[in-house]
Amino acid sequence: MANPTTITIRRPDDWHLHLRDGVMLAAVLPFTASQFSRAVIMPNLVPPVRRAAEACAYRSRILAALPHGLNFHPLMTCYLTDETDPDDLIEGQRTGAFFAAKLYPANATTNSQFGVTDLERLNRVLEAMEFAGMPLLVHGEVTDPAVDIFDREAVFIERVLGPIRRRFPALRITLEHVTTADGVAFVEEAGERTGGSVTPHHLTFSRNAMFQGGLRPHFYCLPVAKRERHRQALRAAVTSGHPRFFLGTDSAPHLRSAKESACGCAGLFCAPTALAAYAQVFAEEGALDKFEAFAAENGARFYGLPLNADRITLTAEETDVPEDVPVQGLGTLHPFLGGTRIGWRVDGRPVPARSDAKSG
Ligand SMILES: NC(=O)N[C@@H](CC(=O)O)C(=O)O
Ligand SMILES: [Zn+2]
Ligand SMILES: [Zn+2]
Repeated sequence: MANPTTITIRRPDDWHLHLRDGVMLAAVLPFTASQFSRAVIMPNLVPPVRRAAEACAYRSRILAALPHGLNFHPLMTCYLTDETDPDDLIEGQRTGAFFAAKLYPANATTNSQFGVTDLERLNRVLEAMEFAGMPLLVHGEVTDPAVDIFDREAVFIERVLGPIRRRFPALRITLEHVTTADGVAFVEEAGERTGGSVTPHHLTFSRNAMFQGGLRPHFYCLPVAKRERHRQALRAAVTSGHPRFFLGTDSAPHLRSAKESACGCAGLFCAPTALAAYAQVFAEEGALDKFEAFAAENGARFYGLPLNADRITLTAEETDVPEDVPVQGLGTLHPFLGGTRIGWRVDGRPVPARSDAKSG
């Protein structure tokens, strides 16, 4: 049967998103808020979001930057460090300041220098989270310089995540931005309390894209894209209908100037095109019937949250993606697939101008 040209699904949620702060937040938020209902907001600001009060203040800044009339719900996270106080953390979850806690191994990725240096020191925190039913979100890479960068996810699973999984069997754990067949197998085999989010970019290109005719910083993110067989494993996992894989864009904006540099930042700004790119993957795999579950149901069910009631429509139609998105006074962002045509158009909610919102 031919793929339908229009699909209408429940409004999706983004289970892994970087919004940053200040003018960058204002520039990127409308792209997510016009398409998604909820998003899990990453805490890797500088300085990071570590205390419940900081999460509440950051959430207020997000809501203040939200174009008037867009109904969008940020779910805040706590950046775990060697010093995280289990009582503040659990109290933050109880009061709704925190949705989940995020584990960055120290120096594994952008702004992870405050991350956890010794997992043994986290035992009390993980024990408290397990007891309270607070999810643990994981950037799954070892930082051991002796480990090849393309093996860091697989080695993390073996050395760190597997042991955490066994030690805290009731803890809800999400392996975020899964990039390998090893990650897919781990999520599949680790049981009901283990989920995995997958980005649009890791489904769309392999590591070759970073070196296509020259060095291409706009394809560089962490965990770094892997070889083609891993991309195929990710595509098979998300289009299989497996209930514990769900959408997490990992949209991670960095200014063009910071990416096009002798030491370019890791992260792709994919919020504008993520949903269209995911739809493209499901269409290519002949699995559009599995798209709604991946985008709008599996994550909510995994975290025990209600499903969104309203809907969004996507149409199979060639759509130009702009090269640049301006960030006032700072420069521009190059969105994922910017300057190309994508096969899907998303009818997001209209974004009113902020000035209109204020005067009206
Ligand atoms: N994915 C990335 O390459 N970068 C993210 C951090 C992260 O999610 O690891 C960022 O904050 O820029
Ligand atoms: Zn990460
Ligand atoms: Zn991220």
